[in-house]
Amino acid sequence: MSRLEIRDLAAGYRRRPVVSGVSSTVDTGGWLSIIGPNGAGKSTLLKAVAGLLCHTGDVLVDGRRTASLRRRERARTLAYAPQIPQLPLGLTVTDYVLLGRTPHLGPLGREGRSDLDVVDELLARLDLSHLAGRSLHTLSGGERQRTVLARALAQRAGVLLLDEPTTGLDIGHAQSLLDLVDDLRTELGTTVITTLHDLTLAAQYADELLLLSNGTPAAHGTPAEVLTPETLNTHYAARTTVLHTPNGTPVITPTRLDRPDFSGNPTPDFH
Ligand SMILES: Nc1ncnc2c1ncn2[C@@H]1O[C@H](COP(=O)(O)OP(=O)(O)OP(=O)(O)O)[C@@H](O)[C@H]1O
Repeated sequence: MSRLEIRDLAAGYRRRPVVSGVSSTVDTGGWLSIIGPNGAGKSTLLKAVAGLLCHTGDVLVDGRRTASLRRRERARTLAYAPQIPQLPLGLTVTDYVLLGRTPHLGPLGREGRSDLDVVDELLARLDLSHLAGRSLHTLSGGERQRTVLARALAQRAGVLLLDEPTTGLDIGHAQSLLDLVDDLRTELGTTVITTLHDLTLAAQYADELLLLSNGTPAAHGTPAEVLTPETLNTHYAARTTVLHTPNGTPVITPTRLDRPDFSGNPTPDFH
């Protein structure tokens, strides 16, 4: 069970408030996606929920304040993958992903067969098996991104916090990753919070969206409730058309301004 509750959370940097007034509950196995324009405070909110940033308000998992958890217990409760990770160069992909198993290791700190099995399975699911022995600094951007996510998933925490997990991934790898996260919530009851810029993907995978605008919640609800052309225009200054798949999921398409139609007009004289 991993029911996540955020109560009146506020956070910022050097006394400059960036995010405030955020309250939300994500049930066990639920998926909340935080959306909003650049600089709205999405990463700041996720870092605060992960306990990596000073904040006011509370974050509770199954009724327990995460701030009161010991480090190891916290790592079993919350796994966080940052948008821009600092990688310890020199490690291989396998060794790096194995670091995600640290909170589960016994007193001698040695990984066992079950830890290696978890890692092998994740490498296979994220199309990384052929890179298992490669040094991190030789990976492409998308390979590195998938490796960082594999480490977070290896933690097998009850709550997964993923900051822009599809950044730099092609459409197929992005889909495999989100499918894998979706499977974890079905199989293990993992509770998921992601930030996502791709609103169509956010609508396809998340149960609920929280739209942040200037650091405060501007809309909160199902994808169909939040993703309207009016809301996107107000908060993103974007021109969009919202289509729907046969099952009613919104598909967001940017709409280009009309261009003058020169067909039939006399050729302009540039001389
Ligand atoms: N370490 C920091 N120190 C000071 N200000 C910061 C720091 N990190 C972020 N900020 C500021 O906080 C605000 C929110 O940033 P944040 O990264 O949370 O936004 P975001 O919604 O995730 O943006 P993006 O979509 O561009 O990734 C921005 O104005 C940003 O400049």
